[in-house]
Amino acid sequence: MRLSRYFLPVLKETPSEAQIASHRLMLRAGMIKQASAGIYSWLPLGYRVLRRIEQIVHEEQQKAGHIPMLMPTLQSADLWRESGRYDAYGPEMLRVRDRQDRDLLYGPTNEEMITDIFRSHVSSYRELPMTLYHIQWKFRDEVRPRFGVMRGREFLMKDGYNFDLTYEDAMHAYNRHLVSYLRTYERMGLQAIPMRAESGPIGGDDTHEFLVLAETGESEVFYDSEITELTFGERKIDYESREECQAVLEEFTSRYARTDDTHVDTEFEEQVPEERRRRARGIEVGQIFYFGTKYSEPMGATVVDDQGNHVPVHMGSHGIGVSRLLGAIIEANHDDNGIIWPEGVTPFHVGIVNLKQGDEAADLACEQLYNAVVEAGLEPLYDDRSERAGAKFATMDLIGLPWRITVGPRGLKNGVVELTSRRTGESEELTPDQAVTKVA
Ligand SMILES: Nc1ncnc2c1ncn2[C@@H]1O[C@H](COS(=O)(=O)NC(=O)[C@@H](N)CS)[C@@H](O)[C@H]1O
Repeated sequence: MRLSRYFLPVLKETPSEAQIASHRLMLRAGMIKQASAGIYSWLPLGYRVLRRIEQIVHEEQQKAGHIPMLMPTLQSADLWRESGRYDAYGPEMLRVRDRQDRDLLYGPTNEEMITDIFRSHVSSYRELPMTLYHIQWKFRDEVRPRFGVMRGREFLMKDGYNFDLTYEDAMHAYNRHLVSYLRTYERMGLQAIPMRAESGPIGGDDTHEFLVLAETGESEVFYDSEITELTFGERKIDYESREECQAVLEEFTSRYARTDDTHVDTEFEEQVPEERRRRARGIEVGQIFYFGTKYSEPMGATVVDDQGNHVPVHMGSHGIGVSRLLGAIIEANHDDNGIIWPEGVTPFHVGIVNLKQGDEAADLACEQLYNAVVEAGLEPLYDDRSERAGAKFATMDLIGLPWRITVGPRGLKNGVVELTSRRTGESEELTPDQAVTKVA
């Protein structure tokens, strides 16, 4: 992409309403624009990252055997009356009425809707196990939306729902989601720690939240410092194997790690040696739930089992805060000059800066570099504007691409360009080919 033909409305000054780094930087880097409280337009650079995050979520969910689909944002109130949540959900629910005077709502989550789809089409235990998921916009009329996309009112969520014959099968689904979440967050350069949490309005008992440690996190957490040494890494997993998935759950929940609503001081003291006790703040980037027949019972989602009995299915729901993740990733990856994107989610892989737009040798070298980067399967952002070097460097640092290749007449005379790493700030002089090889 050439910057002279892109839409990147970076801001010079820091917006006063932004209180945390990720909110400030997303506004300054021209990634989002607030449409109204807690509701954002996703400008091109922000949208690009959002799609990369969605892509990783899709890939890891499908590796776990979960099936993608898409449900609408608007839902009938009748479904929520069946489960009893229409009134119980409270003021966070945005209710609307259509021209036929029918009660609708902008979905904050989709347990009722997915259960209705299931009960309309599935009737035999032979069709189980089944996990369906979608990535769809949600609306929760938060009383205090803040911190930009971190606590929005309209936000993008991956929500998945498993349907199983028994509790044991449902816990296997629970564990498949835990594994897929560990992989997902690591691919985004995040460490998201599974912690015991309260289930809240979704319901059920067993639940884990995934939290990224950050001073600006809204959740207070208590954990054994050893848990921060665990990583999933590149290990292979057979998602069909209950034992393998259970073993990962046990490994990653073997240390004390709880949010404030499940934390118990005496248990913390008994289980964790004083030097390893940590109290911190975290950003909740996902949550997995098992809630049995909470929805299948009242809504009649049953299957015929091998004895011919109609039994309600065991369910769980599992969410990832897709749009919140942009904020979480920036909170964990920025410095005073701007964002530092992990390679897995960066909007463009390489920034190309021409120090002398209009200089024949420099322009030609940039064009050749641009094509070589594309041929290497990467996506460049070429700053071909007639701006002075300092402004171009500041823009590249602000938007946080992992690599910058700087091209100038002097360097070219010696056959070299300058390659700079955004994360380390280190630069080295290389031939154009060496620079492309290094970033590929
Ligand atoms: N107001 C919000 N703004 C941005 N992200 C949010 C907001 N509320 C929740 N999320 C994200 O959405 C994830 C899932 O939300 S949840 O309430 O925990 N779970 C559910 O809604 C279940 N239906 C899971 S399918 C959260 O972990 C969080 O990362």
